[in-house]
Amino acid sequence: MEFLSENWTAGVEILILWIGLYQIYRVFRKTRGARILLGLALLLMVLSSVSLLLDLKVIWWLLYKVLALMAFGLIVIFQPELRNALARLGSSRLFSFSQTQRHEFLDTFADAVGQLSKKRIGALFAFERAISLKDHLETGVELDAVFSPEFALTVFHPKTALHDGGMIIAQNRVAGAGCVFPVSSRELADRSTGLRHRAAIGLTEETDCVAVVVSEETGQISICVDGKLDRGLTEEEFREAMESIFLPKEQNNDEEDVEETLAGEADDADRRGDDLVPD
Ligand SMILES: Nc1ncnc2c1ncn2[C@@H]1O[C@H](COP(=O)(O)OP(=O)(O)OP(=O)(O)O)[C@@H](O)[C@H]1O
Repeated sequence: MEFLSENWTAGVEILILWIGLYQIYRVFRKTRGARILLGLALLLMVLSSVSLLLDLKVIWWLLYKVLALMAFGLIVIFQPELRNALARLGSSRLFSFSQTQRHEFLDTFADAVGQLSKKRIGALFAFERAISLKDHLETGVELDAVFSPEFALTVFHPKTALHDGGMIIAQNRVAGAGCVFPVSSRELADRSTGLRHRAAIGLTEETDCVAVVVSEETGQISICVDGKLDRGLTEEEFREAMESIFLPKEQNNDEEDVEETLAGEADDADRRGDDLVPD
């Protein structure tokens, strides 16, 4: 009991450190730098154990000095991941549109993807969310167009100048086309995964965007989020997956609740025979 009362702060410290380290591990485990971090940690552990065991003072002193420099090195190595994590922290809503507008847009988009898939026209889309895709926009042609199935079919038609590369969609509008996305160099279970799909994986590994791919070869529809590619979706599955990403359930319920409350108030007002907003 006495031991506990004297050392409970140490327990709290261990718990905080453990949670912190686990969160860092979660953020970085799937990233390009994860292996570098693991390698560095192992090297440090081995070197410090050897220098402690054999009492190698110079090595120990050098390790101590190098650690400070390494902190800066890690910031450089993990710069993209840190940028993403910070952007996610500060992110708010992915679209600043009403539920109905989002619904309409997703409907039109699913329609376009269905047509591209049936016609076997290869396509790659990236939906911008909290992290800006401006850098990637600069690799293609900037546009500011209303999205429609006809527009998508025209852009991705193999004979057009913009068909090569990806289309960026931001705020329900087409922000650009013919954009080159970073290709993932990760080892994939399916070795036949081509460049279009790898570009979707690469971009979603680096940013929080949602990528959609239509395969030219098979007409397969895929969605990619956080570097995870979900392949071979039917049109219906695709529609549902997009809705679950962009129209989350709680949000639906929240807005439904608000609508119900307003409808209830309107009914009460009707019954009372007066207006909600008086003249
Ligand atoms: N880095 C990239 N960024 C954007 N688009 C790319 C990129 N690399 C390739 N593409 C697009 O992918 C097309 C080639 O796709 P490829 O056949 O290698 O991929 P795939 O994943 O097998 O797709 P598909 O099933 O449609 O053939 C290119 O013509 C180009 O339009």
